[in-house]
Order: sequence, then structure tokens, then C-alpha cells
Amino acid sequence: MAAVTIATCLFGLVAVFLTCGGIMLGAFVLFVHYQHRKFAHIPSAPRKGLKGFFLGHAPVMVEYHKRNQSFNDAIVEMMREYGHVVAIFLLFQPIILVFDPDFVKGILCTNTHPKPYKAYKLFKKILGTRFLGNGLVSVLDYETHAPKRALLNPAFNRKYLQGMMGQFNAGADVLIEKLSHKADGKTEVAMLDEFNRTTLDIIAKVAFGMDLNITLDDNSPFRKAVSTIFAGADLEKTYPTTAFSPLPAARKMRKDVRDSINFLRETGRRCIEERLKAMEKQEEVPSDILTHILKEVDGFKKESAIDLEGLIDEFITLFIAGQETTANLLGFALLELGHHPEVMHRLKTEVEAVFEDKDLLEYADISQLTYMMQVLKETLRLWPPVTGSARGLACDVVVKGYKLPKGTIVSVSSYVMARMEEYFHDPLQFEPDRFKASDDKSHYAYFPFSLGSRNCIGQQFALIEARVLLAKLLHRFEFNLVPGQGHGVLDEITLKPAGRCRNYLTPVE
Ligand code: HEM
Repeated sequence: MAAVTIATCLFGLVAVFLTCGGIMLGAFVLFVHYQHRKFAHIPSAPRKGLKGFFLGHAPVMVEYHKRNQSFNDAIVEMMREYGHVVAIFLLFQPIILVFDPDFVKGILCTNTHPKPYKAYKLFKKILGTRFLGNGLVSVLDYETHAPKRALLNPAFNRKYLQGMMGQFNAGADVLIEKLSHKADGKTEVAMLDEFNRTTLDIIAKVAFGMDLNITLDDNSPFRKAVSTIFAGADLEKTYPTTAFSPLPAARKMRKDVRDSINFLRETGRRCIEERLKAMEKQEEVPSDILTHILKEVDGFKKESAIDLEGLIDEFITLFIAGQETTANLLGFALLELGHHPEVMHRLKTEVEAVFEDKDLLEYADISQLTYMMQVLKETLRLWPPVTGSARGLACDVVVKGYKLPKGTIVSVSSYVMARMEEYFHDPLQFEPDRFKASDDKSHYAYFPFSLGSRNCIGQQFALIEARVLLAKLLHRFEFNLVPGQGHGVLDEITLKPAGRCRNYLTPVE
């Protein structure tokens, strides 16, 4: 009798479980179907079978990732096939991609459409741990963003940065000294890794007066933490289940990322608190971006746009946004120079004319490097480290005859538009002369630093840093690409050269 009762109970439980599961699955299928129907009027690449129904184009993204190709190349193909407006589905999330300069202008240059949470949650938190929080990159709405941006803007204007030329030069000199020990013409040097270290050192010094010494220290915990965090973010982007999977590897990754983020945040907290104390005691403090911000907020005494936790968000934001991007730009530039000896020759001639026998490059010197600016702009056109931006529509919008309802996530891509014949002649050619001031016809089809009020605050910083580093390196070394490096890229949060820009170096005669 008892056995029958237990069996009945178990049967009942299983039935309830199956019914609930069935209802949930049914609701989920209806939801996915609704998402597809909502955007059925927008051209889209086929999503095959059940896998395509549930995962959308995500498997294509994984495929490209495995082949060291950017998913953006798949999007270029879709643009060629389907035109200026294309829908993609990542899992069941629709994203509408629009390749039209007027749309770019309307989306980026008005403060109408905020950043969408779904596209930026990976910056706010990685694998469940607060990362950039509400820092400048990841704060979503314009109202919260504006006062923060106003606070940081003066520290990033060209004039203020001109006063930091000493620090930019010093960073470059440490790298040159290090590389001079490897410049024997036969040692492979992964220049991307070197740029990564040096740009971390420079941002740490210029922004926070910190001497991290990462260029020389192979065991820097700071660098390890940054690498672990990027690896975690990339894993979560490609395999979102890592955020909650019970598998040991996923749990270990979550712990490593948590420890690394906490390490960075605690470093930031210490740095800010020590500076505050020094300022209270009226001790001499470095003239850097942190001092500038703390003076503005008067040590958080007045009601200000930012509190300590918010400032730690900015600390991490500047390290992350201000480092890998510039390193990748330099890596891609050196790679293209290796592939185009005639461009390299012309650039070196310009650098030598400016250099004469100077040790310290002043701002006036780098302003004369006009061809170098063209090289950097052209590199950013073909290889933008940040390929595009996303917004959530605040109202219905019609583009090219397609109605996009309020709430739609739209994305604009500098990477894809750079490859469109209608905006750039012979678009796949690396041709710096297209950026001669008089020839520049790139309005709203070229936006590697984004546009409008959410554009890159560090644009001037990056372009000063890149010119100082590249000029000093070309003055001292000949670079020869290790053969076999094509244009493969790693599309991991930022776009970077897959071959890590490996070179053989020799001293310039
Ligand atoms: C070649 C180098 C760089 C490139 C290509 C680049 C690109 C970009 C892009 C495309 C955005 C907009 C992102 C979005 O729409 O979500 C952005 C934002 C930002 N970048 Fe950069 N960046 C570079 C260097 C830097 C540097 C050196 C710093 C700081 C020192 C920096 C700090 C920031 C910050 C704080 C934001 C958010 C700005 C805001 O929303 O107010 N970036 N960057």
C-alpha cells in the first residue's frame, strides 16, 4: 500500500515537473517566435533549423571566432547580400544593423537614444562581479552621463595633455631601452604585447601618478589581472552560460575574474584615498588626471557628480578603455607598415625630418607628423579596435523604409562602413593618402572614436601617445615582420591582430 502511495506521489511530481517544464518551454518558444516575427520585415541571413531558431546567428559568431576572424566580416557579407539594414539574432536577441551615414548621425549625434543595458551589461559586470559599474563607458542614460563627462572633460583636452608630454616620452624611452636588448635581427618580438605593457604604464602614470613598471616586470600582478578579466569577458561574450554554469572550469573562471577585478578596484581605492589624504595635508601631489578630478569635486565634500565608488568605476574605466585600444591601434599600424614598405619609407622620412637630434618630442613636434596621422587614421579605418556602438531606440524610427519600433537595439559599425565602396574608394586597400585633409570624404561613415556626446574622451590622449611611441620606435629600430602574418584578427571585446604583430628588430644605422 505504502509503495503504491509513494509511486503515485512520484508519478504526480514527475507529471507536475513535466507540465511546468512544458509550459515554460512553450512560453519560451512563443517568445522567440514573437522576437523573430517582430523583425520579419528586416532582411536577415538564414537561421537554419532548430539550432538557428534558438541560437540565431550566435553559432556563426562562434565559428568566426574559432577561425581568428571577426564576426564583423560575416556582417560585411550580410551587408553585401542584404543591403543597408540587416537583422541579426544573437540567441534570441534581435539587433538591427544599419549602414547609413544619416542614420549614424541621427543615432550618435543626438542625445535621444541611450546605450542599451543588454549591450553594455558585460562592461558593467563580468561573470557577476562589478567591473566598470557606472563608469563613463557603461553608464547608460544621458542625464547621469553628462555631469560625469563634464567633470572629466577638462583633464582630457589637448592643452592639458600637452603638459604630459614628458610622461608619454618617458614611457616610450623605457620600451626602447627594453627593445634595444632584443634588437639583434633574429629574436621575435610580439610588439602587440609590448604595446600593451607600455600603454598600461603610460595611462597609470598620466592618469593616476602610479609607477606600475609593467613594461619591464614580467610578473606584474596588475597586468595578469587585466588579462584574466579580458579572458573572462571574452568567454562570457562567446559562451554566456559561463556566468552561471556549475561546471568546475566555469566556477574557477568566475573566481579568478572576481579576484582580479577586486584586486584592481582595491588598487584604485588605495590610490584615491592616499591622494585625498595627501591633498588634505596640503602635501605636494602629482599633476595628473586624478588630482584634477579630486580638485574639481573638492575631495567629495560638496554635492558632486561622483562618489568614491563612482570614482573607482572611472579608475577601472580609464585603465581598460585607455590601454588595449591604443595598443591594438599601434599593433595594426606596425603590421600594415610591414605589409607596405613604401608607406613605411615615407613615414620614416617624415619622422627623421621632425626628429633631428631631439630626445624629447614636444607637442609641436608631433603636430608636424601629418603623414603619420594619415597612417593612424587609415589604420583605424580598416582596423578599428572598437568596431562600433549600440543604442536602444527611445521612439519608433524609420530607416530606409523599414520601421524600427521603440526599444529596438540598433548597432552602427565603423568596421563595416569602412568596407563599403560607396563611402571609400577601393575600400580594402590600405591607402593613407585618402586622409589628406582635402580628400577626406568620410562624413559619418568613419567613426572609430564614435561621435557625439558619447564619443571617446581619450581620442587626443590616444593620438598623442600613438604618435610619440611610433615616432620614437621608428627613429631607433628597423622592423621586419615575422613572415606568415596575414590580416587575421582576434575579436575579443576589442579587435586586435591575431599574429600579435611579431617582428624582428635591428637598430637603425
Ligand atoms: C585608439 C585608441 C582608442 C579608440 C579606438 C577608442 C574608441 C572608443 C570608442 C569607439 C568609444 C565609444 C564606445 C561606445 O560607444 O560604447 C570610446 C569611448 C571611451 N573611451 Fe576610447 N578609444 C581609444 C582610446 C582611449 C583612451 C586612451 C582613453 C582614456 C585615456 C579612452 C577612454 C574612453 C572613455 C572613458 C570612453 C567613454 C566616453 C563616454 O561615453 O563619455 N579611450 N572609445
